[in-house]
Amino acid sequence: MSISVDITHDFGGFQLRAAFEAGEGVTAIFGRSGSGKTTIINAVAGLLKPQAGRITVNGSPLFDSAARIDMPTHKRRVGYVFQDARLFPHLTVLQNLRYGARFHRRPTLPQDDIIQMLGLAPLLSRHPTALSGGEKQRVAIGRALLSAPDLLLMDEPLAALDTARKDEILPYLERLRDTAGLPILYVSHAMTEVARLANTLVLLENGAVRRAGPLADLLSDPDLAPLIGLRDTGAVLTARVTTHHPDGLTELACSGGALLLPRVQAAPGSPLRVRIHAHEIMLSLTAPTGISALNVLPVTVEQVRMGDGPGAIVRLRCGQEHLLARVTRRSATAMGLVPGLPCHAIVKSVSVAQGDVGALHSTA
Ligand SMILES: Nc1ncnc2c1ncn2[C@@H]1O[C@H](COP(=O)(O)OP(=O)(O)OP(=O)(O)O)[C@@H](O)[C@H]1O
Repeated sequence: MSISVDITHDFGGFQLRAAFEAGEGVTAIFGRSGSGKTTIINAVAGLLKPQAGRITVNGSPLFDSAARIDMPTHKRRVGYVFQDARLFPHLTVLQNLRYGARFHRRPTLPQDDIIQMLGLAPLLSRHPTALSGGEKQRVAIGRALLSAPDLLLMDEPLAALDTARKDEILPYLERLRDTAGLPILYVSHAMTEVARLANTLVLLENGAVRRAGPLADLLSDPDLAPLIGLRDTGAVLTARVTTHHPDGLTELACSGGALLLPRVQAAPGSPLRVRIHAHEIMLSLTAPTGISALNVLPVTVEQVRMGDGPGAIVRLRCGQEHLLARVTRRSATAMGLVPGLPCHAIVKSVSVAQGDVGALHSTA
């Protein structure tokens, strides 16, 4: 399954020029407020008719201005999950789920699998008033999946939830991403969610796609740091759990070395994705001793981006992957950081929060 979007639309003062491709898994559309994220997914859903362009799913057009094709919303096999769950209050969870299936042929996934994947079994006889915000969103996702969509659109589905509820629902979204075999267009301006969930990232700026590509590539590009936001800048590593130590630390193996993090709730052998903020990495030219930080990874400088202010972003090769470090220009100059220079990246265990560690599921 894949989706291709290439559209233009003018709203008086705002111009959208968006082109990107998305395969299975999560394609996150990320950008500041007003950058055009919702306009794109409304165009895919058929809620907005772009002035020109083409939107195809597996090569079949939902919209093609040149061929005068504009498939009505109800005929597009698209599931839409909004910021608020929009459940029917007079129906139970099971009835809400069945409503999703009412017009459609067999869902892509059987109802029981969807109930199990989203942990809905204990909720089926309840009404929406007896559900938490996170539970309601899980039901809304289940209802959308039962409509047998070719793709799923999610517009800030966690934005109305507090941090505890977000943490509760993210593992379900990870499982959906890895096992449902659907393209999911996921609108968000929260980089923590995007770094956890996305396979592909579309970075929007003022209605234009600034870059689109694999998440790890874009998050490790220093040139995109200003657009992502300096506090949110940081790369992701893939890792595997090796050992749970008795002192509460979990050891992970990355291609660049071992990482010790506060206890990660995943069995040995589990593959994970770990986001490390650029401002949490310290660089040293020599292997440091006598420091409290537990993680010292051998890295090689690949790129140094001097900012306009006092800061610099350094791209580092770490095994087969990349890290970003945010240092001062003064340090970058004093250390002589240039491409090719070997050094050490120092990462405090406690600087990686639980929400920065996500699961990867096998589809086998
Ligand atoms: N129906 C409309 N008429 C006129 N302008 C519109 C309309 N819908 C959206 N816009 C404008 O288009 C721009 C993009 O809006 P859009 O909702 O797609 O942004 P967004 O990235 O989803 O923002 P947010 O994160 O705040 O939801 C904004 O400047 C908005 O004011």
